[in-house]
Amino acid sequence: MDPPTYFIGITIAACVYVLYKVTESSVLDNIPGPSSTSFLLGNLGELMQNQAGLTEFSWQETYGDVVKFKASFGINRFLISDPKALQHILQTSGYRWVKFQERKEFSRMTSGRGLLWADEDAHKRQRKVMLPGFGTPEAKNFLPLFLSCAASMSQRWSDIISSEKDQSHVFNIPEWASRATLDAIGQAAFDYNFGATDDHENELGKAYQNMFVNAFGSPSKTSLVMLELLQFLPLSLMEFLNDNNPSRRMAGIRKVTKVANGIAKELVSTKSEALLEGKGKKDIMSLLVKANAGENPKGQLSEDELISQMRVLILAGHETTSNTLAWLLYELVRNPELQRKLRAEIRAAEKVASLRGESELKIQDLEGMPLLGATIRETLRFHPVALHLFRTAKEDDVLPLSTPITTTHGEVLTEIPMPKGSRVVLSISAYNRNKKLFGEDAHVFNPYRWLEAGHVKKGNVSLGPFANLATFSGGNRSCIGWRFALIELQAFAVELLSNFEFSATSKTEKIRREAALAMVPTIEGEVENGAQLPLRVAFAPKGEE
Ligand code: HEM
Repeated sequence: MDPPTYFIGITIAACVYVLYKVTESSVLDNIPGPSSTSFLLGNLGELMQNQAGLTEFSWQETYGDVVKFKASFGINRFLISDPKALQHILQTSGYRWVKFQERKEFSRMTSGRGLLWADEDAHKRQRKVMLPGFGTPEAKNFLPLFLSCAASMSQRWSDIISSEKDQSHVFNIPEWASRATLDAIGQAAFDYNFGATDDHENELGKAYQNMFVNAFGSPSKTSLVMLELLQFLPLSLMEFLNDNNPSRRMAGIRKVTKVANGIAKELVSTKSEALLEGKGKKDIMSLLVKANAGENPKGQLSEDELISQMRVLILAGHETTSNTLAWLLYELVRNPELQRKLRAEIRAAEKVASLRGESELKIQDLEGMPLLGATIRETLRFHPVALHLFRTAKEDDVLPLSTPITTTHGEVLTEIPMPKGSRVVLSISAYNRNKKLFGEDAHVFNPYRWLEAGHVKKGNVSLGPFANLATFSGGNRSCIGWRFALIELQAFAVELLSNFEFSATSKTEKIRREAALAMVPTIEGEVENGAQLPLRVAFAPKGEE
């Protein structure tokens, strides 16, 4: 078929599909939700262009935990935050709900055909080889490394602050946190020092800087419609178009890919050689290369897949943690009393360690800090950096519900029939604000909820791997780095709060929760400047109790 015939064929097929979907009537049409104001965009503008979470919180309040809304061309889509329905899609159904094809493309472009991209058998095979690097003992072993990465950043800050007249300085937190967590992932995952904290011209640090905001922040109406159109294209054509798309956003992603691929290739070959010489190390990539070598040939990852896993780890394990840390510090400048209490808790733990004759905190010290643990949980609940998961039903299915819904025709549904091809948006942020689980004050940042008996309910569903939150997803595609993230967050929080006091700047009230694949802080009216959270940092008062 020549290209014009091919395109005409696709257009006709897309029109027939849209017509079929729009005229098809079912009980799904009667699920409550907002009305659409645009045929081309449906409600996608409200959902994807607003500040992160705002639209879905208001829909959740008005319509409940399953909301019908319109995607482009009048097609129904569902926003789901009901615990049982989420558990069914993420855990019970196995691989029967798959990622949207056009969204999977984001993963291929940013990290290749690795774990975030792979499906079913390929995903199972890749995950099996990855898992040995991510157990509890492996994560705990990284504490000294994380403390030392945090200490490098705090040394740089101390030097800068000491040279200031008023002994304080305004730092753009996401920029520094992103570099420090890149160094942490580099050393923990690959035993490789990217040197991004010390060198702000570092190639990889610069390439990843602001990739999320530049490539995925504030999508225009046109790009939302284009993204919706992509679902009608055959995969090969979609990949071709993305690989050759001349837009600034896509060119930026290709630049990151080039730099990261070069470094990843070199690392995979160094690790493989070290393993052959019997000099394998304990970093995650060495464990991965070792686990791969021990697999039967059918289960093994190819060199390309190994390279992709490295990019997956940088992508999934770097900006997620750094932005969570930025949101934590943001909350602490808004709650100075909480900041003070946390510092007192850290000081008490440091005293205990020093009575033991140790200058550095151990895992048991971190485990003995209830307020720090609660504050990190609350930050993960309140500011989940991954906001949405997008899934399509591969076959007809029935979604069970925790809370029955009443249709616009007055029918009460305790489960919802979902035909093959149904597309749903799983709302991590709305689930994390569920009042039945987290209390009537779910929309308030309140770490103490985790310390008060009965404030957080267990519910009838166990969803994510941590604290029954959806933040790390759940089931067979849940985050494999969550233990790693928790220890890294604790290490950075302890080091930074022990040494510094954080306070607001004139920009703090203008901070936006920018939905850019990962939720990053930006400043109202300055979104084009990328991730920004300027906070004033001074030395922490000594001897505070
Ligand atoms: C606060 C920090 C983090 C958050 C909120 C987070 C959240 C998530 C979420 C929601 C997913 C599911 C994505 C999807 O299905 O499309 C995921 C997957 C993943 N995460 Fe994390 N993550 C964090 C830190 C990390 C770290 C530190 C690592 C690695 C060191 C990591 C590695 C991964 C990998 C490899 C996957 C893909 C798992 C799979 O598809 O089987 N993450 N993460």
